[in-house]
Amino acid sequence: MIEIKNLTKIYKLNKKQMLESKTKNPMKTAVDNLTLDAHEGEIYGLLGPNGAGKTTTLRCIATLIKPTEGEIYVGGHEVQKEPEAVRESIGFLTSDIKLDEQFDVDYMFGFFGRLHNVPQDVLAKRKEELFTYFGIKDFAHKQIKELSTGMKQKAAIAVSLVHNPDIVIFDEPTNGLDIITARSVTDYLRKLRDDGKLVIVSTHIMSEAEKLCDRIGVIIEGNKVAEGTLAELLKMTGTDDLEDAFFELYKERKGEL
Ligand SMILES: Nc1ncnc2c1ncn2[C@@H]1O[C@H](COP(=O)(O)OP(=O)(O)OP(=O)(O)O)[C@@H](O)[C@H]1O
Repeated sequence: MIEIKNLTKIYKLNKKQMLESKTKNPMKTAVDNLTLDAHEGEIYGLLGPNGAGKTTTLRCIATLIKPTEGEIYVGGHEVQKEPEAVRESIGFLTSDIKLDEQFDVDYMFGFFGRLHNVPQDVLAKRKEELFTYFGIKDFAHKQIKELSTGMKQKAAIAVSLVHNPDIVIFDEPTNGLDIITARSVTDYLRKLRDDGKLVIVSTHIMSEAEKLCDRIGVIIEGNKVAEGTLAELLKMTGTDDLEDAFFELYKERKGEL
């Protein structure tokens, strides 16, 4: 359902970025020849430390930025050749989605529904389902700016999934959320998986990857250094939990910590 073939993304740094990164090289390779497949009915996790290239990979899949090299197929559509078809089949979520502060959730949901050409009767059903699941009805008519972080995140999820996409891409799904909101989000991702959708998430939180993901790709410095189910990763590293497995892979790649 998602097929990434030899994805490389190189950013050209401006002077300020070069100064900040303490480098004289203006070319920054964020993703380096990455290949992976993810399928319907699974939650695939990109696990890696800060700066590993997770967000860059997800943004390339979502057609938000262009790969430097390589090909990405989403439901058979190549991201650079058929970006509209790709955008129609995905919902892209991050923890910092900004909905327009002056509108209310109800209006935003309808607005994005119309943008995706969702018929009125289908839209009404989607609204009922998503607003009920995330407890949005209580604050559906409040302006976004009046909402708490958790409420905003729930609203953003509902709005981003208005068109019932087959593929849900979520960058750091529980970032900034309290434990209760985080659980309702991860439970919803499991439900989507159980409904046969592909969910692809990025995280640096070991426990989240361990509990949530059916398969995990470990990304370090833009490279996929290992991939498998939790059991497979533990077996290949001879460890008992994902944190230890991650450090084994990290040491293998970078030498001692
Ligand atoms: N727009 C950009 N311009 C220049 N460099 C960038 C840009 N976006 C990301 N980078 C760099 O590319 C590398 C990978 O960043 P990316 O955000 O993809 O990593 P990540 O694994 O998602 O990290 P995090 O968990 O911190 O979000 C980092 O070194 C980052 O500084």
